[in-house]
Amino acid sequence: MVLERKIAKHLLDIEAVALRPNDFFTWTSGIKSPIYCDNRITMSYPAIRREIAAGMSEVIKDKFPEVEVVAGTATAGIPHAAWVSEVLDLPMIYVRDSAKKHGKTNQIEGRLLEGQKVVIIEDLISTGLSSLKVAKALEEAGAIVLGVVAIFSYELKKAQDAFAADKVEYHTLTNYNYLIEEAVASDYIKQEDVEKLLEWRNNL
Ligand SMILES: O=P(O)(O)OC[C@H]1O[C@H](OP(=O)(O)OP(=O)(O)O)[C@H](O)[C@@H]1O
Ligand SMILES: O=C(O)c1cc(=O)[nH]c(=O)[nH]1
Repeated sequence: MVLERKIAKHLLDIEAVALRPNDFFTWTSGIKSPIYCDNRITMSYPAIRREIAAGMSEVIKDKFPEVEVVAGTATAGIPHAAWVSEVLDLPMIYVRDSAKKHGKTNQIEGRLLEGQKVVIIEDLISTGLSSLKVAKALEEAGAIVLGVVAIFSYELKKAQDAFAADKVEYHTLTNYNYLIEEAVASDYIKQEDVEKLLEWRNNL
C-alpha cells in the first residue's frame, strides 16, 4: 500500500476522521464542513506518529535538503515538528498564531537566526491560510522559508491558489482524495457518499 493510502487508513482506523452530514463542523476559516479530520488524535498512537515523523522527514530530505530549522505551527503542528526535528537531528522552533501578550511577547519561540532555512510542519491544510501566516511571520523575522510539510490536505483550489500566490511550496503525506478512496475500500463510507463529499469539496 502506498504511504498516502496507509496514512489515510490510519486516520480512519483511529477515528481521527469524523463525518457529520446533518450537523456541520465549523473550521478555523469559518467554512462549514460535514467532515473534520482531527490529526491531533495521532499523538496518542506512538507507532502512527512515528510513521508520520518518518514520512515527513523523508519528504524534507527529498524536497528541502538544505533545511536548517524545523518550525511547528501552533498548536497541532508542534508535536509533529518535535518528532521530525528529533529524526533529522535539527533545531526546532514553533510559531504562535499571534504574539504573546506578556513575557517576551514572542510569536516565534526558540532560537531562529537571521537567514536560516526553515521548513514549516503543519498537521492539516484546509484554506492554507494558517500555514501561510506562519510563513509570513518567519520571513518577517529574517528566515528563509523553504516550504510546508503537512499530514493532510483537503486539496482545496483556494489553498492551491493561496500557496501559489505566496510562492510557498507544500507537500502532504495524504489528502482528501486518498482518504475517500480508502474510506470506500475499508467500508467506512458508501459509493453514494463519495459523490456528495467530492461535490462539496469541489464547490468550496
Ligand atoms: O488551512 P487552514 O484553513 O488555515 O486550516 C488549517 C488549520 O486549522 C487547524 O488549526 P486550528 O486553528 O483549529 O488550531 P489548533 O492547531 O490550535 O488546533 C489546523 O491545525 C491547521 O492549523
Ligand atoms: O480547517 C480546519 O479548521 C480544520 C479542518 C479539519 O478537518 N481538521 C482540523 O483540525 N481543522
